[in-house]
Amino acid sequence: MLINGLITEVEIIDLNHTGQGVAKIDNFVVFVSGAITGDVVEIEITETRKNYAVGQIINIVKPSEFRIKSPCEHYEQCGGCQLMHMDYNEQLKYKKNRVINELKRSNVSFEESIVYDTIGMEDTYRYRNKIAFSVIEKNDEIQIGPYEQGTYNTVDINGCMLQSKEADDVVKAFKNLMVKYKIKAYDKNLNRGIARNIVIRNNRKHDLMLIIVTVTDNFHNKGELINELVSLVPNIKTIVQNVNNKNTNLIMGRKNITLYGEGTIIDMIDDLVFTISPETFFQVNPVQTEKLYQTAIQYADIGKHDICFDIYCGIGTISLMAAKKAKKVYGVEIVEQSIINARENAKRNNINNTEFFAGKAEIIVPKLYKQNIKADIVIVDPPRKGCEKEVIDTIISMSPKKVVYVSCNPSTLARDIKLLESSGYKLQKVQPVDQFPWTVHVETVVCLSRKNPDDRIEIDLNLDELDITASESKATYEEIKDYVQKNHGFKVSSLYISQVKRKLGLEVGTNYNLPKSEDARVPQCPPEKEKAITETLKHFRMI
Ligand SMILES: C[S@@+](CC[C@H](N)C(=O)[O-])C[C@H]1O[C@@H](n2cnc3c(N)ncnc32)[C@H](O)[C@@H]1O
Repeated sequence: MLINGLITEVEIIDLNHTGQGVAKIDNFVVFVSGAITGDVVEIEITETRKNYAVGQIINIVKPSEFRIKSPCEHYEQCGGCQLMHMDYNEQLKYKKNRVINELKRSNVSFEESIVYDTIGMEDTYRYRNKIAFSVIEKNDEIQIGPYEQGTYNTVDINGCMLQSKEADDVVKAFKNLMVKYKIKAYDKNLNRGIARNIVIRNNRKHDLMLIIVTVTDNFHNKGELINELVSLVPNIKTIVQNVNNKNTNLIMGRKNITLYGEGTIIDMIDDLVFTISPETFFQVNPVQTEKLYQTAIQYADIGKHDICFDIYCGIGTISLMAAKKAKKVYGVEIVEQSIINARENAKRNNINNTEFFAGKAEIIVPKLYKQNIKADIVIVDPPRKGCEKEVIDTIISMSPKKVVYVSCNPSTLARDIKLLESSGYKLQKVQPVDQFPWTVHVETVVCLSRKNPDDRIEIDLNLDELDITASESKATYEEIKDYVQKNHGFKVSSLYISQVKRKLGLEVGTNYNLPKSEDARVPQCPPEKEKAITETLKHFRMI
């Protein structure tokens, strides 16, 4: 057993999914932040648990051949990037291996040769078209930036190498004008102040949308602030004030007030034009998005008689690309504004074989199926938690010839592929795409085909046990359970997770794990497990 304070030398043999180096001391796993495969490092053990320990680097004895010097002055502190000390080609290999490992962990049957090399970027900086920063006041100074690694402290940055130069300009100008016009940053503890966050979006033409998230509707010098911002950064085409007066970790509230311009910006993917609103999802790396979507459309292999479903369709990006080839495309999405944009986008692009539905996919898709609307080809692009079981079950019942799955989380992707595989689908191709250079994140497109066209499996849908976890949630129940098991050495149930989430004010389905009868006795999460779950939710930045 290792003890805290022990100083020892280790060789890093692997990199885990959060980007920590993995070493072994007498077969006991040690995680080392800031180390990469091939490094030999002197470490101090700072934390010991039942199944693993954590070590902190004291000295790099022999650097890995893939170690590079990070070009970002904020890298050590900032939580945005995790791999800026690693050669880019190695990152691409790491991402491919992550996908392979997750497929293996879920027992999916596949040959490694069907997993292609990660599609990388040529120009790996300034690729993001959206950033969200917190605004705080510290020692009488306004600070704006991302969160520090593993905490909710703000890193006051001069610029971010992943965002556009114009976005850097907006951050500087906004900070100076907050000082000039005495606009206070919101202090959560004292419940005082105005500005909470800023969100900046840009399109490929470098037009900017600035979203200022405030606690109240009104604040002094609003007009002066807007006029000066626009003259200092002429690329700003629209400014929206978003009001969020809730005690929540979600950045944006529900109310938007357009202060300047149209309240939307326009961007293009391929030859299609899209309207983007403050709250709508749009992939953050436009260069790679084209490659991602082109792969998805190529895998779908849509014919002119095919009915297509685009589930989790956002503003209809994939739907419109599919509609150019299909007989008809049905898009389903939970954010109502996105569906309004999707319908407008179809019109704007003269596409008239699409139909969009606003609502939860787990409700809408089974409903469509009950109305005898079935897909020949299904494309899904869910959030990190993957597809709800009702969606997978309905896809299986519909029995489309192909399912194309676009995913930002290899772990839930592998889980859902296994479900499809168990019901008659075969994994054909897997293409990782690097949407997020310098971070551990990876996007993947996979193609599954129905093994036997005559296989149809009827499944009863159970809709009353839905866990309608917020779409912004970053980890699934399975991921939370896995993390607790690995890091705390015990199991926790979905019931306990939902109790803790509810206690912390996170959204869980209204009927998820509630007792069926009023006087039912429900076991309560013990304090030790509550602590572990809370720590895990923090790890996944859900609180
Ligand atoms: C990864 S994004 C993909 C969007 C779109 N395909 C694109 O590439 O722009 C996932 C989308 O799923 C939506 N979403 C989350 N939970 C949902 C649910 N339960 N039902 C339907 N849509 C959901 C989100 O609002 C988001 O637009």
